Amino acid sequence: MPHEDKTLVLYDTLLRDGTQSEDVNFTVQDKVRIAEELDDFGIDFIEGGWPGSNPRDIEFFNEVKKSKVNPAKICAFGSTRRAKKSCENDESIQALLQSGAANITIFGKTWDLHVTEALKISLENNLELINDTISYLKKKVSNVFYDAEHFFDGYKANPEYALKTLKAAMDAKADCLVLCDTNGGTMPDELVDIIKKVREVTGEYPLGIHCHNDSECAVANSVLAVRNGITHIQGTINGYGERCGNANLCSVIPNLQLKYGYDCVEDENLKKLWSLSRLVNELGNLKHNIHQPYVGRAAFAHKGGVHVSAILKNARTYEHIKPELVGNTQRVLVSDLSGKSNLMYKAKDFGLELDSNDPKMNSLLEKLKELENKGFQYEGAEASFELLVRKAIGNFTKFFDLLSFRVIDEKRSAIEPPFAEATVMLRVGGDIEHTAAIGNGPVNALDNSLRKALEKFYPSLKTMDLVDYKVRILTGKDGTKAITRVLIESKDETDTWGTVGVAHNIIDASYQAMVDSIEYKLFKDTYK
Ligand SMILES: CC(=O)SCCNC(=O)CCNC(=O)[C@H](O)C(C)(C)COP(=O)(O)OP(=O)(O)OC[C@H]1O[C@@H](n2cnc3c(N)ncnc32)[C@H](O)[C@@H]1OP(=O)(O)O
Ligand SMILES: CC(=O)C(=O)O
Repeated sequence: MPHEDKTLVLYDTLLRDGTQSEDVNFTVQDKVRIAEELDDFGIDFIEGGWPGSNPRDIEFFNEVKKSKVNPAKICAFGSTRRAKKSCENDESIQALLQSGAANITIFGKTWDLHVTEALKISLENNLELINDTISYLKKKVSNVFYDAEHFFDGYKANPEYALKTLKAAMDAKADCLVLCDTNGGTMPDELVDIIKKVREVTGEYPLGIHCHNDSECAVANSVLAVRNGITHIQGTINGYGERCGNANLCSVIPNLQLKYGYDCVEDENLKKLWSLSRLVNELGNLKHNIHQPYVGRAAFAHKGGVHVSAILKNARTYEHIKPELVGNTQRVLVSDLSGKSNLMYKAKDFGLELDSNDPKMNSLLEKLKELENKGFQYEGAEASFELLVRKAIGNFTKFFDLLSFRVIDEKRSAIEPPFAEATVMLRVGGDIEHTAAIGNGPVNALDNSLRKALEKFYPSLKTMDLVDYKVRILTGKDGTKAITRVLIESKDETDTWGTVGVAHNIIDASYQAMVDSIEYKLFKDTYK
């Protein structure tokens, strides 16, 4: 350590190993779109699937040829030939060639246990499978990478045999020997020791790394492998992969580039990491992990008052990198752990300069902590927070006053769906408005009724939609008497904003969030 060649080959296996994750599934169109984005980001090799496995993977290789992917190279994945077949009559090997991919990755067995127990063949026979398969494919395509499955476990069990399997691949002129921590159980110090032993045998031969995350060491192991001279790194965006996943390239890449100065991707491209991570989740219909290092929504979010006070003076005090380098942004949260610094930071975001000595600040902070204690949470409901601040400092003029509402939810017979109707009475200036509306449920009826009452005074409300509605039970042990928090996301042609309501009664909690949403819309249309 350290190795000084700082040019690396990035190999993403999201479209193959990533789809072996329990919850990950992509359509062919998704896969092509992701391949284009990986290419645009600067990934060198994109493993698209196992053509011998299923029609979707075959279709991907056909479709990707028509896509914009360039200069990244598409790679097809498969195993060494079956023991009882030759490469010419092994369907899986032929499917690799029929995919038209100019690059092929072949995995083969390293661990004697797998050879004798899983393949049920002799150790010698396995060496022939490796050598034959790679030699055969080398004559047909540009690159053949060799994934030495279970390399580290195999080495620990029988180092001499594990090295013989690599030798078989070297003799066949594989373009890179990729050491795989397939079961993900290798500890960082073991990994380094084994790589050093391998180097004694392989000399300058190109080596790669493919780590799984079963001991939460995949990122550390991949980075250490590079620090020990490995130049080809396999992993996946967001770390998706079989079982606990693969090395997460969203961490491996910035670690290597920003901490150690390796050339992974252009600096401008690194700023696309955040959106690439999101796109993969969006297409896979996967939940964003807010705590994901570098690209998570919380990765640069500051909650503790002490932290916020310090980052306002110098962001480095609590940030290991500038969030913009990976396309993320600094955020400040407000909660019962806040001090005045949190409030001032947030207020500044809304164009409000607060004075920390203003007596209203103390009462605002107290009010905020009291509301948080009741179950209000402003993370995701920043419009409600802005209204709270503006109201507390006297920077808000009311647009309407609610006088009353009533909601009826009636099921007239067992076979009919329930019928929901809401009436609201409110005052706008000197006018009293009393309106009724129906909806597909009580919350929808109330929403319709509120808007119907207000639209005649404020026509811009017609451009606003409720796009998300989430209910959270805060005191689960109280059953149906529990406190309910409702989060609403609304949008119009230009903005999206979140609001919150908390009450024992779900309709009241929804009502509070809806009113905040409408007030915020009216406020921003009038003053922003
Ligand atoms: C470490 C990894 O992640 S490797 C990638 C794992 N990914 C996948 O398995 C997903 C795609 N796989 C598939 O679609 C299927 O398993 C297929 C099409 C490849 C094979 O399907 P089947 O022929 O029905 O076999 P099945 O899945 O039951 O078992 C795997 C077979 O591959 C053989 N095999 C496994 N690894 C190797 C290898 N490196 N070289 C040669 N044969 C191998 C096994 O011995 C077994 O053969 P057997 O049926 O004669 O016992
Ligand atoms: C090749 C592969 O996916 C592994 O060994 O984990």
